[in-house]
Amino acid sequence: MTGHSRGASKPSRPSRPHPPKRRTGPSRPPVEDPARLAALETLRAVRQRDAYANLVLPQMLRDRRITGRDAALATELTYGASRAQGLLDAVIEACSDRPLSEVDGSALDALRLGTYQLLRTRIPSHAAVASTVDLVRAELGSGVAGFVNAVLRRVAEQDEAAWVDELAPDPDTDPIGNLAFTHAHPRWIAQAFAEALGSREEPLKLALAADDARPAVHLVARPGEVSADELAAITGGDVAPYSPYGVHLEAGAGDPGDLEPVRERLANVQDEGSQLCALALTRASLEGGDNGGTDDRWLDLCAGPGGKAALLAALVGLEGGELIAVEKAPHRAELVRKLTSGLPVTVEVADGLETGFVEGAFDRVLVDAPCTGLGALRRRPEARWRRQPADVGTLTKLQRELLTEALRLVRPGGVVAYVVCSPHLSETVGVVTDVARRTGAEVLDTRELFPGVPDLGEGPHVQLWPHLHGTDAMFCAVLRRPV
Ligand SMILES: C[S@@+](CC[C@H](N)C(=O)[O-])C[C@H]1O[C@@H](n2cnc3c(N)ncnc32)[C@H](O)[C@@H]1O
Repeated sequence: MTGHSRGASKPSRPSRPHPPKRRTGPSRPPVEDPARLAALETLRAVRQRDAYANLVLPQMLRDRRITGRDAALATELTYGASRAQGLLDAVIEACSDRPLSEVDGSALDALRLGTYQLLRTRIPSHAAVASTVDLVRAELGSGVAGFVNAVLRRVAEQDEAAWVDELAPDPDTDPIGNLAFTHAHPRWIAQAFAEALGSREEPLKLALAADDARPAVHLVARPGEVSADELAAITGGDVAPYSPYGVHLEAGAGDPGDLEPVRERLANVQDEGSQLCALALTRASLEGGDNGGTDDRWLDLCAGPGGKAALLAALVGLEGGELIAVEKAPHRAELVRKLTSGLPVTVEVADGLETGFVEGAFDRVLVDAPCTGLGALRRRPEARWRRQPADVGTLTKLQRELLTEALRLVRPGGVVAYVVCSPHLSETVGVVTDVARRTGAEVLDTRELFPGVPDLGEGPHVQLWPHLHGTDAMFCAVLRRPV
């Protein structure tokens, strides 16, 4: 982590794990509250250098040996404040004597941390205010601490419901804006969810609420190595409802990377929805073709960091086949190599649009395309406030090109699964409909490839949802190249 001190005269924080020397005066580092300090510094890294909270915080906790209840508190405060940022900012602005744009960035981080504790945790108000003000005083001095204290005291005058009542758009004239505010989502994202859900209010409310909650960790057992039952027994989790390889752990159950089966590569962390989409590709029936009806060469065209590649490779390996995993970004290709070690995989660093593979070389192709990630916002705390509507257009162009190329690389009678972690209609139905029309590919009834999964709508595509399936909002369409 970079240093956090703004004033040149302030001493730097002693590095852990050595016990800090006691100091007095306003610049005494608040090391007696390591959880909140870690949360504050992570929020700062997210704001200042576009860092990812779920990468920065676990590393910081490890480096500082913060464990147990402190680690759980730091995680809850960091991820919670990141998710709820828009709602928190509206309340902070209502309680401040100046617009947010004029509030010092570090003070704003602290205000978000304090406001989150006041509105969305059971931490007593006086403790939420005092602990935040102590951190600010130690880092930024008494002047800023006074301002933060005054704002937080005003925030504490009402609970979350009362603030929402006061500040949210009128539900009669702007129901989507009201729900977006209430569940801390940018309006354009709530609008995209509403369109994907058929513009009905109740499902939208449920979807936004589920997206705003702390998600369970999902594991996938490596086929051929360990069963879901065994993995559940080892980890203390529950067998997943739909994926034959899935296990659910309780939300906030610590760092899953520390679990022995994950360290020993018997299991990976993977949302159950991702498992189901990868499995859908393997379940579609193939038709004969130039390759004489083979089924042993599979391609993952956008493989990094490798979750689906690992599952596909384990499955094709059981049948004696192999997976080619293509990834454009070298560092992400390296992650694929690590995650698939010991499996029949060849990793190629290449642009999926220019792989050099001959037409029709593969039996099954996965296009897990780069997307807005609007379907996994619950797992990426700050993402909802970072994404912009303009991202959609750039991505859909690339998505169409990658799906078109996948349909060229698959053999006649072979299948392509188009998957995105987004319910945005432009990235989902829009892309598939357009490419199917231009290429003549057949869109299969993908619901049949999700056996036992309820609430899959009218098809032929599959859209999963956190509030219906407990998964990320993954989209999957399986297409077959005509013979
Ligand atoms: C949604 S992620 C894939 C997730 C992966 N399938 C998994 O399950 O772990 C999309 C990936 O596509 C990669 N990518 C982006 N543009 C690409 C391109 N033109 N060709 C190949 N890969 C690309 C990104 O770097 C990113 O790693």
